[in-house]
Amino acid sequence: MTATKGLEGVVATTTTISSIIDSVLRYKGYNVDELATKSTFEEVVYLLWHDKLPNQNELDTFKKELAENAEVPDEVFRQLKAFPLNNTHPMAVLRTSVSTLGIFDSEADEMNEEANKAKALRIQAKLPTIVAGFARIRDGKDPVAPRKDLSFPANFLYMLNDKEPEEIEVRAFNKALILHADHELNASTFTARVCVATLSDIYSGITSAIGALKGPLHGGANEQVMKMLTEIGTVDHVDEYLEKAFANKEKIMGFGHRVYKTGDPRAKHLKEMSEKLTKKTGEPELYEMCVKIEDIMKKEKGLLPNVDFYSASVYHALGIQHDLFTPIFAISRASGWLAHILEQYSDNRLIRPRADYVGPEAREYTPIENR
Ligand SMILES: CC(=O)SCCNC(=O)CCNC(=O)[C@H](O)C(C)(C)COP(=O)(O)OP(=O)(O)OC[C@H]1O[C@@H](n2cnc3c(N)ncnc32)[C@H](O)[C@@H]1OP(=O)(O)O
Ligand SMILES: O=C([O-])CC(=O)C(=O)O
Repeated sequence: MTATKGLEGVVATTTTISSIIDSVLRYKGYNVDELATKSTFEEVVYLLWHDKLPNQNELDTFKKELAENAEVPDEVFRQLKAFPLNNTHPMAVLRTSVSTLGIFDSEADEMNEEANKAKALRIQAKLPTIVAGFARIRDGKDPVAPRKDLSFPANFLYMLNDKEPEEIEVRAFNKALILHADHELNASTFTARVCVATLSDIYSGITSAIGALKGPLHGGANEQVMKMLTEIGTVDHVDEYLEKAFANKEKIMGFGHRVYKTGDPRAKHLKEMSEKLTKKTGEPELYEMCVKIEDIMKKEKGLLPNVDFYSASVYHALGIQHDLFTPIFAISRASGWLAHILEQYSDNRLIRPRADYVGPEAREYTPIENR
């Protein structure tokens, strides 16, 4: 038995949800480029969970169900008010709050398809309410209740700011959510599948996935990109920053990918949005810095931006606090996690690989008095 470090190239399951073939990302067969430009996030979630795009009636019903399930039990906000508010990362809050949601769902351990689909909808609907509510509570404000007349992306921005977002903001946020929704067997999705393959409940699966997404090598990279851009500050400082980082063998966040070696197809959409939105908010230099970093990374390291690189400046330009970037990723990717969890339950087998043992040879036990 020999191990493949990081399971690179290992095919661990079959899936019908998304594919990456020749650097083209497809959800259920639809090219993500087309979905990002023509679709809404709710349509994409419906697609991931139902195998087909909804017709108008189906979409209206689905949006209504999401809106009707967006409120969270009071206990969730009561619990998070007790956290050290200035010192707790919102991803830790989200991870804990999803676990709490499971405690207050009397069907959490009901293991049939209908119950699991209903729980998937409840989880997807509630995540934005938790993230926006926490962001407000830690700023000393009251959470804003979700509205039933707003779309899923608009409702999140509304709950965050207590103000109806502009159309251009909703369109950008909708596109960003679509682009992050699913990505084959990425680390957090694999985590979710491993968890529920023990026949553990759906809340445990999502809680585990949030934990995996939080790391800076995965979803946590978008917040780190913004930290880097803030530290660099101006276009003039890019060369100096990168030279130092290269000399220290530091990784540049938002670059490289385990699967894409010729470019991440989502990055071009986010780049275009970054240019437009930073111009609108009067921070075009942020975009110029990104372009310069991209050029140098390509020339010096042969590395290209992944989904996390330009999403950072997009979310910043939407006025979103930087530590909410990864929770927003989680809100979107939950749609993929939930699709994968339902797929795993539908044809389950325990996921239990082997390890190549490289520790000490077999040895005799020494009683404690002789050690
Ligand atoms: C949504 C997502 O999860 S997208 C990924 C988000 N993560 C990031 O942006 C973090 C930065 N990027 C990385 O750490 C990596 O590129 C990963 C984690 C995305 C992919 O990792 P792997 O496939 O395991 O590649 P690995 O880390 O082994 O890198 C291969 C080589 O490229 C280098 N490399 C990879 N990414 C970077 C980077 N961002 N900056 C500098 N060098 C890099 C590595 O140092 C390594 O060099 P070496 O062979 O000289 O040691
Ligand atoms: O697929 C991966 O390895 C990382 C990921 O989640 C993405 O790129 O969206």
